[in-house]
Amino acid sequence: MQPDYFSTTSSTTEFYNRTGKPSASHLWETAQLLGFPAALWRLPNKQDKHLIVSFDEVLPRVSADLDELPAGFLISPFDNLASTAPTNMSFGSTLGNSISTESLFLRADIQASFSEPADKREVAIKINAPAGEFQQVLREQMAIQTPEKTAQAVTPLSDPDAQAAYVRNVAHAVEAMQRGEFRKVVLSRTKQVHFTDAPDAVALFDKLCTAYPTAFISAVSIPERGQIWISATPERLVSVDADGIFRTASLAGTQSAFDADGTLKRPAEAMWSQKEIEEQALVSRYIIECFKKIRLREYLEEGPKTVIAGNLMHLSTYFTVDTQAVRYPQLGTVMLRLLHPTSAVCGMPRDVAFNFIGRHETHDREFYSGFLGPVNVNTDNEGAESDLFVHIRCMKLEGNMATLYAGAGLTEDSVPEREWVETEMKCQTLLQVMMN
Ligand SMILES: C=C(O[C@@H]1C=C(C(=O)O)C=C[C@H]1O)C(=O)O
Repeated sequence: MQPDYFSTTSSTTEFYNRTGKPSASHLWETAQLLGFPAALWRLPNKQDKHLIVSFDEVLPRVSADLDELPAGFLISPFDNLASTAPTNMSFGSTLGNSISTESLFLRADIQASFSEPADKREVAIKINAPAGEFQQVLREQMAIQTPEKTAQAVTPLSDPDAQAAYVRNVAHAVEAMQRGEFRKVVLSRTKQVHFTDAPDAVALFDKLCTAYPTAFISAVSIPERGQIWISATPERLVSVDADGIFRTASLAGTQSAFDADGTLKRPAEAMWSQKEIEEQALVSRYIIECFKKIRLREYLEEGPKTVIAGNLMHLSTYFTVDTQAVRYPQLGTVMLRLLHPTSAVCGMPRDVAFNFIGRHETHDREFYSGFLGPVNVNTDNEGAESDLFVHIRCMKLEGNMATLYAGAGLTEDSVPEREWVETEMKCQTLLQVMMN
């Protein structure tokens, strides 16, 4: 069968005849060996896993335009404004109506889908560019017996000053909010983890898929930066499905999903403080303000509801728009530009919070709290869809080291030590799975 996009240079059958049925690991490892970027993902509440390999060793920087981009995988940094922005600003530039051109795009030169369960796995592959070299290396990879991996030690590195520095930053933010400078800001921190050997990204991805069925799970390899980003995010930013249904959600407020005795709480029984209810309402208000800017009134709003996100619970409100009924086919792209960065990862008002983050955080967020996901990808032959998620509960792998990122939404009522504990819990989402 011919893929319905791009020119096809080789069919799936031809590919199999030459290589056999590869696994996700075979394709991923081949991409790694050749220095090709790759993205692996699994959508929330879905079984199938998907992989894209791009033959662009240096990825194109694009504008996140869902109406223009071909099939592929987009990954955008938190600060995604064009680097032509004035250079005398300490942290990017002011946010506004400027068009971002800093998202990295992995074109779907090879696209594979792996249906689950693993013992009855079907593999579907589309090849959209000349893949001779890739197939050659893939064949070699498939002929190699991969040795059993020995269990390896995963050690979080202690940073004795980290807590005090974070608490101090939060206290500054709270003072600024009490002075009325802004209403909400999300301050983040990092945590370093050391592995005895470079970890197996595909094995970790598989473990996360099993542990967190409702999350968007991804692993993205960016060879030009020597990085692999892995995440299990609960937060949808923008989706547009094959029927033109647009979806976004506001997510905020955090508590452990477990009681003190370790039993899983029932979402319906979760108690939320005034501070958390207001914090999440600010994110919903922010989304509604974006709809107002484009004079869109026909949206469906459901929530807030308590949702489970791995070891945590959050409050979430869901927004849906039928873009065909409202005759707004570009809504996904327009909302993406208006929404990012939402007050779930930045703050309110957005520009003031963004600049506060730039002045107070000592690390570069890079792709943490940006967004990522498949764009215009047809995974189940029902038509192309785009699913972009906020890049949280994520880590950056560089050789034997991982950097975990976590942030907490602050308001004038925040207690600095509690916000530190919240970031620790957020780091546990990935750490727990890595250490088991
Ligand atoms: C910023 C993060 O998470 C966001 C902040 C939340 C909060 O402040 O309660 C909750 C969910 C996310 O929207 C993160 O996980 O790093």
